[in-house]
Amino acid sequence: MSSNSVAGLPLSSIPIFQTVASYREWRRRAYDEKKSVGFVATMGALHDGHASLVRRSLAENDLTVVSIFVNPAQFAPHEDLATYPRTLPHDLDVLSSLSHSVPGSSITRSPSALFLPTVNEMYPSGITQDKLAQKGTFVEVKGYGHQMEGSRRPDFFRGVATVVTKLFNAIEPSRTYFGQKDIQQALLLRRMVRDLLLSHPTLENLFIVPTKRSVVLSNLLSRAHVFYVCRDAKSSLALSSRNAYLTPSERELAAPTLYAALQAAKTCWESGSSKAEVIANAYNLVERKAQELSSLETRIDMRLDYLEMNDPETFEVVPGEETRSAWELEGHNRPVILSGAMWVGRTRLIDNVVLGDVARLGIIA
Ligand SMILES: Nc1ncnc2c1ncn2[C@@H]1O[C@H](COP(=O)(O)OP(=O)(O)OP(=O)(O)O)[C@@H](O)[C@H]1O
Ligand SMILES: CC(C)(CO)[C@@H](O)C(=O)[O-]
Ligand code: BAL
Repeated sequence: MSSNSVAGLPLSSIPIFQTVASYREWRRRAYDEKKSVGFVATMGALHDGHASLVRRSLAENDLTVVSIFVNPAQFAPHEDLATYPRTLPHDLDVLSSLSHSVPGSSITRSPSALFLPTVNEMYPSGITQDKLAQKGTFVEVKGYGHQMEGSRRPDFFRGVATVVTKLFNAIEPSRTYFGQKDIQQALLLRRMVRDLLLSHPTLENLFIVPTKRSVVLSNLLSRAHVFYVCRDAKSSLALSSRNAYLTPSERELAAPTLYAALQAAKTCWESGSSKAEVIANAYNLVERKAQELSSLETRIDMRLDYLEMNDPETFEVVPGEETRSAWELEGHNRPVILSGAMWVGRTRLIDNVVLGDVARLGIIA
């Protein structure tokens, strides 16, 4: 493929489209050639989690489009829009390193196009982070945006639903891939696709891909903590663009605590504890670790933002007295989601585990 030389952008072997109009010409040819188009929406600063979505798309579609757009509408005025990592040359390297050999053929697929719109292109009516001053069209999935992440980021899902609707309208994907790390986002977008009767993608063509993690080898928990929270807890950190904000010691000593707390909570739930006990134990684990870290010479500040158990269908909080066996006896034919967010210094990390059969949420490795 010839190199792309768009003014002001790094040279790239992958075609880059900055306008919807130029992308649509490319999309029209894909329609003419009856080629399926897989789509992965990102905010850039690509890592192996993003790569896992792209690999899945390469395996399942003739063509794969990735978007990079840091969406102002999903950041609150006090959040990190200005400092969000923007690493286009690195992102192009990551994308050009990805390929998929189609079994039984000589075809090798690699990402086909990068959609890299400007803010004006995505928000023709303009966009400000001050919600009261915003003008134009916004998409809200009412009743599903105020729990879990929405309890801490009240306008976040309005911003996500709005930009993803625009991206779906522009890209017209045959299939699309979102990460389980942002589980509420993926489930909410499924609901949006259904409610808005979208055809690109259809509901069954929005896929949720398991979270990629890096294993951290530090000895996270002392024995006493492990006993308190029911069992050993594996330490591992979900890959995330925002991990770039962490210092090496925050990354090694503090950040894996969130997943360890989720894993410990999972064990409590599976061994019959009530939801209230499960959550209290998880908070306790984080609190003890936080005390340990705050007494280090190079003090690390760490605290849970929230950790909660929710119904994946209604998103409502699971009642405190609920247990796993009661949940099943009540005839819920679905798992529960245990999700949380944790501050490590100035960095906010999120993660989740599904308690029960993940396949029932359509999450397949
Ligand atoms: N570790 C991961 N494994 C699999 N998918 C992931 C992972 N991290 C992010 N994704 C998915 O990649 C897509 C783009 O996410 P995004 O660009 O916001 O990256 P991010 O790492 O989640 O960034 P942030 O640090 O801002 O949360 C989303 O569908 C998201 O769920
Ligand atoms: C889906 C998304 C690209 C919308 O900006 C973003 O929320 C993300 O990267 O998860
Ligand atoms: N992956 C979530 C993007 C955000 O936090 O804005």
